[in-house]
Amino acid sequence: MQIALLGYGTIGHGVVKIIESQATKQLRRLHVSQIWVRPEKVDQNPLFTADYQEILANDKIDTIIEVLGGLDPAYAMINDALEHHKNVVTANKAVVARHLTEFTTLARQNHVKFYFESSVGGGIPWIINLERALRIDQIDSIHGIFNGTSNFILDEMMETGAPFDVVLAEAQRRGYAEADPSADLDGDDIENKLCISASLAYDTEIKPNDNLLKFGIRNITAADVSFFKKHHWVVKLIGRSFRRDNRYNFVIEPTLYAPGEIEAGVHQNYNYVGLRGTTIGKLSFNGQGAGELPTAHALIQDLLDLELHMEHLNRNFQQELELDNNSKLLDYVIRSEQDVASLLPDYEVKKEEHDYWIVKQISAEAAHELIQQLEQTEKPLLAAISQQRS
Ligand SMILES: NC(=O)C1=CN([C@@H]2O[C@H](COP(=O)(O)OP(=O)(O)OC[C@H]3O[C@@H](n4cnc5c(N)ncnc54)[C@H](OP(=O)(O)O)[C@@H]3O)[C@@H](O)[C@H]2O)C=CC1
Ligand SMILES: N[C@@H](CC=O)C(=O)O
Repeated sequence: MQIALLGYGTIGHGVVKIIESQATKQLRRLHVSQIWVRPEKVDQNPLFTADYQEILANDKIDTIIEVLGGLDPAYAMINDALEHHKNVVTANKAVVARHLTEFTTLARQNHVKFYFESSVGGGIPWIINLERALRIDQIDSIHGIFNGTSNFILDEMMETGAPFDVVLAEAQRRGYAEADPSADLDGDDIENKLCISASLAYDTEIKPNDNLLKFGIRNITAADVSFFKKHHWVVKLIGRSFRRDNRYNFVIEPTLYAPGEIEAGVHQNYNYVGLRGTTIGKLSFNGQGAGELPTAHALIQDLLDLELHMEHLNRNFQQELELDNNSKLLDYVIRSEQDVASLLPDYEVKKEEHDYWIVKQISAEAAHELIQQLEQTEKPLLAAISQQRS
């Protein structure tokens, strides 16, 4: 298989390293023919080119790997590749989450494949197993730790007490973080991954949008971490969605676990992602959710599926579902300088030490609405308390 690579950053390097290692007979079937880079870098390597038309016109290249990140120029380049009858493999969840239906349709029309295993869960074989489960089951729930950078930050803060900025810089140095790490900190990266997963699971089109509830880790302070530790909680940034009939919920928020719960034991850049299916029940996966080689590994698995003509599941994304973040109730910890009890007169609210409040049995929608209100004057915190514990 002759491949062209778009982008030669962390993941691009990982792909080339693994392919060049020629470590297995399967890897020896893959050849990187050209790498698309910025014009000023073209002289650095004989494989480099800044001419995409040359790649598209090269009939020997049957597959394009897109690891540029972002929407522009990735969106247009993926479109062009599919229209030129080339398979596309990408790790770019931002572009997949927004254009999954379009790329899938275009690939089908042009008799090529569009694969994106590495876009969710880094090295974890998540998409392929989600698709395998869907060959038999209806999947009604997706849940997990979908972001390596935020897990690394929270884990280091909990384990070593290191300050947020120092740990973020280390995550960036290790190649876990996005080019703009806000996506990791504010939950946008998880939103992309949960949109992709839920769209596949429910055979519907869920794109990132303002109605999906999202609260990241930016406001978590060392004092919050001490408070959680005192209460024997471990904090994780969780993405979760479940479907009942034609309704689904979709929430991204810090969540508190007791030390014995599986999520609490997920350390460093690891992800833990799971589903619930009609016959398989609960099924989950644990592995490195970010980083050069694990992500490149997942991406190369897609290449080998292409090379070995292993078909992935075809979805039409035509189910019509309604978003409903009101039906499931959880207990939440809220940190605010304001009198939360008086702001939530219809709920049982208990004041803990300092500015911490426990709100009992509130929906994600109502909890996030309160946080948005509080955010106008302070940097509050919201964390759900895992149901297993409450
Ligand atoms: N890092 C990780 O752990 C994971 C990353 N991903 C995804 O993989 C993709 C790549 O990530 P990663 O390798 O970490 O990102 P990097 O920022 O390390 O690499 C991106 C590369 O693309 C190049 N690039 C971007 N825009 C252009 C452009 N307009 N023209 C030419 N070159 C361009 C960059 O060049 P330059 O440096 O000159 O801007 C850089 O070399 C992203 O979509 C990311 O979300 C998915 C899973 C895990
Ligand atoms: N920035 C992302 C990279 C992988 O998807 C993360 O930290 O999970």
